[in-house]
Amino acid sequence: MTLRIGVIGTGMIGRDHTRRIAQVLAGAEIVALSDYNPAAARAVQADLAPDAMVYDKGEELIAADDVDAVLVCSTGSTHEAYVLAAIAAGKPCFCEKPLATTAEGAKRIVDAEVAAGKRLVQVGFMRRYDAGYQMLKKVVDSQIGTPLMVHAAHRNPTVPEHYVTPMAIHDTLIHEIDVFRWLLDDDYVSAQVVFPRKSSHAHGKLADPQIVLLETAKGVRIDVEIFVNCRYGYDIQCQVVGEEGLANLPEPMNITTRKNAALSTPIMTDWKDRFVDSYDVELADFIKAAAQGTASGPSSWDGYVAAISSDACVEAQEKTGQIIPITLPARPALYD
Ligand SMILES: NC(=O)C1=CN([C@@H]2O[C@H](COP(=O)(O)OP(=O)(O)OC[C@H]3O[C@@H](n4cnc5c(N)ncnc54)[C@H](O)[C@@H]3O)[C@@H](O)[C@H]2O)C=CC1
Ligand SMILES: O=C1[C@@H](O)[C@H](O)[C@@H](O)[C@H](O)[C@H]1O
Repeated sequence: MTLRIGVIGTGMIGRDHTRRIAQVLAGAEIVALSDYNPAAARAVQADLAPDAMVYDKGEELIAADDVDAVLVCSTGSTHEAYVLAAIAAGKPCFCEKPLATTAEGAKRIVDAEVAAGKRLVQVGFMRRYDAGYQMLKKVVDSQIGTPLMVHAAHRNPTVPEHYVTPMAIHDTLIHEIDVFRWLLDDDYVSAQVVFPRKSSHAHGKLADPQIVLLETAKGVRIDVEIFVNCRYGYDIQCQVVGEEGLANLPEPMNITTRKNAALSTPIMTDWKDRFVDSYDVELADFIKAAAQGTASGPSSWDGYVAAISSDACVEAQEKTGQIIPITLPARPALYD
């Protein structure tokens, strides 16, 4: 069976996911596209999916008889309504992060999925599918003893003018928030944010860099530097310190040169290149589960917990230096 997929939101990542389904992955085809800006959908149709139908409204795409599964890749604030519509239609849905822009919105999705009685949603937390993080998890689970601390960094070379201080959490740190829960099999109990000296490259409405301190239920302390004007590259660092040793996230594979009395390895500059393989693997996982009428991988519950934890981090930004508690509700059995 070839899974017939409709994509809502054909901007940067919607276009890229359409390309991987149309040109890279097996088992699925793009049959429908929709974007708030119809020209964006038509451009993707022309470039990547000439047989796809273009819909003016995402809701019409979700309801279409020939759409088996949906990819929600539109602006974050629009995700909740589309995911709820996909659940109501009983169609598997891959939703880019964030699942919803509020914890209440994410909870509505969890409640709807629980009422539907089966997993239908996968959230686009692609780092869980990254080969480096997968290797790191194996080592953390088996070789370095009980994890005690994590030191991490999420650095982007630069960000646009509309990227303001809370986006460092909702847009950027959210990847660490999810991947460390998975890596440590743990949840957060508190967050604190402190601001070092501001970079002269950060614009007026952005405090950059930031340091987020998270504490987990098992007592692990995590520090994450978020520095989105670091200039030199896109750099994701993670070191887990355990009782018996420590483990580092591997650097992405790249050519090392020895030239002019220098030893050098290029550093990537774009997150799309850094995680290109993990996007492929996460969507392959979606296609496999959706073909069975369900979903696997990062769940609505993970998206909900990420939203609760993000909200606490934003509050911690606003109350710099204060420790903000994070309390999670009981997890429904659907997500065990
Ligand atoms: N997993 C990851 O690493 C990444 C995830 N993302 C997430 O993907 C989502 C999209 O991001 P980008 O592609 O970078 O943004 P973008 O701005 O390039 O594209 C968003 C598209 O959504 C469309 N849109 C806006 N409102 C809509 C509506 N109501 N219905 C249908 N379409 C609508 C816009 O016209 C635009 O074409 C965001 O939630 C973002 O956080 C983005 C980049 C990386
Ligand atoms: O999701 C992403 C972007 O939206 C975000 O702006 C970047 O900071 C992240 O590194 C990237 O993975």
